Amino acid sequence: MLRIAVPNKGSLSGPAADMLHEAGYQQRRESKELRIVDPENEVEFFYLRPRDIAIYVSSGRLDIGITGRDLLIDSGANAEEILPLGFARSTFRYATKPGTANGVADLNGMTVATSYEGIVAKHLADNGIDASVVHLDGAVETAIELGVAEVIADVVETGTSLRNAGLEVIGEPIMKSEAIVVRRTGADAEEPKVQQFLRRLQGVLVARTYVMMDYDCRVEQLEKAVALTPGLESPTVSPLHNEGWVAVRAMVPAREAQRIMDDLYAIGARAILTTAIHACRL
Ligand SMILES: Nc1ncnc2c1ncn2[C@@H]1O[C@H](COP(=O)(O)OP(=O)(O)OP(=O)(O)O)[C@@H](O)[C@H]1O
Ligand SMILES: O=P(O)(O)OC[C@H]1O[C@H](OP(=O)(O)OP(=O)(O)O)[C@H](O)[C@@H]1O
Ligand SMILES: [Mg+2]
Repeated sequence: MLRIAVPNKGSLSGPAADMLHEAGYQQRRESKELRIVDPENEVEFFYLRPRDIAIYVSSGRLDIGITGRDLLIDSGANAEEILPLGFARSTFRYATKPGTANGVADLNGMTVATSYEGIVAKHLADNGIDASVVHLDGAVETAIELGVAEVIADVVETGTSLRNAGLEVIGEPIMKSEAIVVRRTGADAEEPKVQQFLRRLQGVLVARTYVMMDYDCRVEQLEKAVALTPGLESPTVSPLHNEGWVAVRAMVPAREAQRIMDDLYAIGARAILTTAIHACRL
């Protein structure tokens, strides 16, 4: 049975459960459940604090986990990223009251409040900055107002929390994060159960980002048309009953679908349809 760690709370937990559900796995029915078994898929899910997941996985007791890249790096755990999942995207940045500092180089002698001490201490050291780091559990934006620090380092998505606290980012992002799948560093990459789990999640990612496009076009336009819709491997081309016409079918990125439909129409393609992909294995 594959043992998988899943976030039990916070920004990662809802989207992670949605993705696992879309991949065909049973998920818990109520948020107090700490562990469920999905016997049909031979998987056991453990609902753990996102911050602890890399540590459990590095211990070898759990095979894989879903966590944030920033949390993995902050933990310093002996675990590695094996698949980015495209949700909970954020940056990790320094912020201060306007006029306090312009970049990392100005942080010498200051105090930085953060929930991600591991990332911040390393970043300061790598930049040769001598600053102290104070650990707070959350809501770090308030730390400056309350005099605990001059600078914060925190997760920034829309920037709303910073704006509400009257803060502005300084310097370049320390890192970019998103939800990821992790496993113990050096664990057997070919383990069939792990590979099957990853293929299912990849199928969800593809189904979320691609649509199926079908259209008819004249044989003379086929080369131009397939250049617009090259598909993942190669488009399927079938003859139509009307001579001189073919039907084409290919996967296209969902966010480009409307532009591709316009371009296909312009070169004479007709009956252009897109349909959602619900699941796939590439
Ligand atoms: N607003 C956000 N947008 C995108 N990702 C976020 C956001 N806030 C936190 N994250 C990501 O969620 C993960 C942190 O999860 P965690 O549950 O510890 O904190 P949280 O989502 O802030 O929840 P809580 O504040 O309830 O502890 C990190 O990978 C972080 O990058
Ligand atoms: O840029 P934004 O879109 O505002 O998102 C970033 C904020 O979201 C998270 O906070 P959360 O609400 O989880 O509270 P926390 O600080 O207590 O973790 C994060 O810690 C930032 O504060
Ligand atoms: Mg938070």
